[in-house]
Amino acid sequence: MIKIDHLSKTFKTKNGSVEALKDVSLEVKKGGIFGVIGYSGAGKSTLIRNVNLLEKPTSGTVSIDGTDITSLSAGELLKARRKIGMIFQGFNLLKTATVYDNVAIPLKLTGVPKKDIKERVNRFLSIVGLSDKADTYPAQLSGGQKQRVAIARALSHEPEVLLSDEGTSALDPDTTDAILDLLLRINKELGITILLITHEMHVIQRVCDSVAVMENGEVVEKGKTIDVFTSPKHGTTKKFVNGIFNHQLSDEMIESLKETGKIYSLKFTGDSSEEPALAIITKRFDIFPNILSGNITQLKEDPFGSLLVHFKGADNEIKEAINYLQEKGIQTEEVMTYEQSKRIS
Ligand SMILES: Nc1ncnc2c1ncn2[C@@H]1O[C@H](COP(=O)(O)OP(=O)(O)OP(=O)(O)O)[C@@H](O)[C@H]1O
Repeated sequence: MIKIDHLSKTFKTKNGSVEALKDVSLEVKKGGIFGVIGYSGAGKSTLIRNVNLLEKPTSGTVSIDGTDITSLSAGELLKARRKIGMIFQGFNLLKTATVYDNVAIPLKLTGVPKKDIKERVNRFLSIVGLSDKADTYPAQLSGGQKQRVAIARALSHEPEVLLSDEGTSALDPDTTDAILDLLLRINKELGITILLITHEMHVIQRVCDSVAVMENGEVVEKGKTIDVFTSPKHGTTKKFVNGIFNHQLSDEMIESLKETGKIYSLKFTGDSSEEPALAIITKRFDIFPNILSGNITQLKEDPFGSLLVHFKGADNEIKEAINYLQEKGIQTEEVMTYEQSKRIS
């Protein structure tokens, strides 16, 4: 539905050129929620600004529903842009206009008939839960409410795609979750495809089906969220995932535990998280598992758990127990050093 193909963007500055995007290719499925995560300066904002052509790519194409929007004339592009709604970190509301007018004015400007404007504004303010705030001014609203107005404004053009440029970054954690739940509902009920950029793993974890990790203008890893979370390959991805699970053990502790057994990181997803696997291996094998640290969380709808476990027992018994866990779909990795325990997620 959104196809980003070999997209590059180079800025010419006084001090030379900056390659903000280097050959980025991504595909966002129709009806999906795709997240792009990266640290500051990775190129996320440049990517999203090039997707809706607020900036012109240096090379590469962006197609929406099969139409290459990078090759459209100015007039055609104006029309195509209506398929794309956008929300921003700073909300970008008109301060001197009421909530109603913030949604209505862009509709007037794009020539929507008067009789339709009222219906659309009321419909979308109701969807975002702000019908009672129609006559209020932005200054009288909380951050979360401001973003709801911005979402209603973006939806009022009945777009097929919603782009979010750090849409929850200015909000506190509870408000972030409420806005993310609203995005999930919009995606499900209106079938709108969402491409969002964020620097927060929590956002990816809560709503995205797929994720791409960016660094220095490049996509360094991409895939289904569950796959990227359970088997992160690139160092940057590991750092992001590790932020969710913190399993640090000191070198002394590791050395002392190694004297009586082995330490393993175990990762459970989907069905494998529902089996009492540790209880079963305790009965079947002559070992004593001791959970050193653990965390179970949710990846959109899938449970995802990560445990650090010390297995006390003879090497061959531990080996067989680990084989059993692997057969049950649990990912295992032996932890030998403090550095490794830090990296393991
Ligand atoms: N208009 C511009 N002119 C020159 N360089 C730019 C311009 N916009 C972005 N850059 C550079 O491109 C690189 C990527 O910036 P970008 O804002 O896309 O990153 P980001 O991942 O969105 O970071 P942040 O999370 O801090 O917003 C940076 O090195 C930035 O300095």
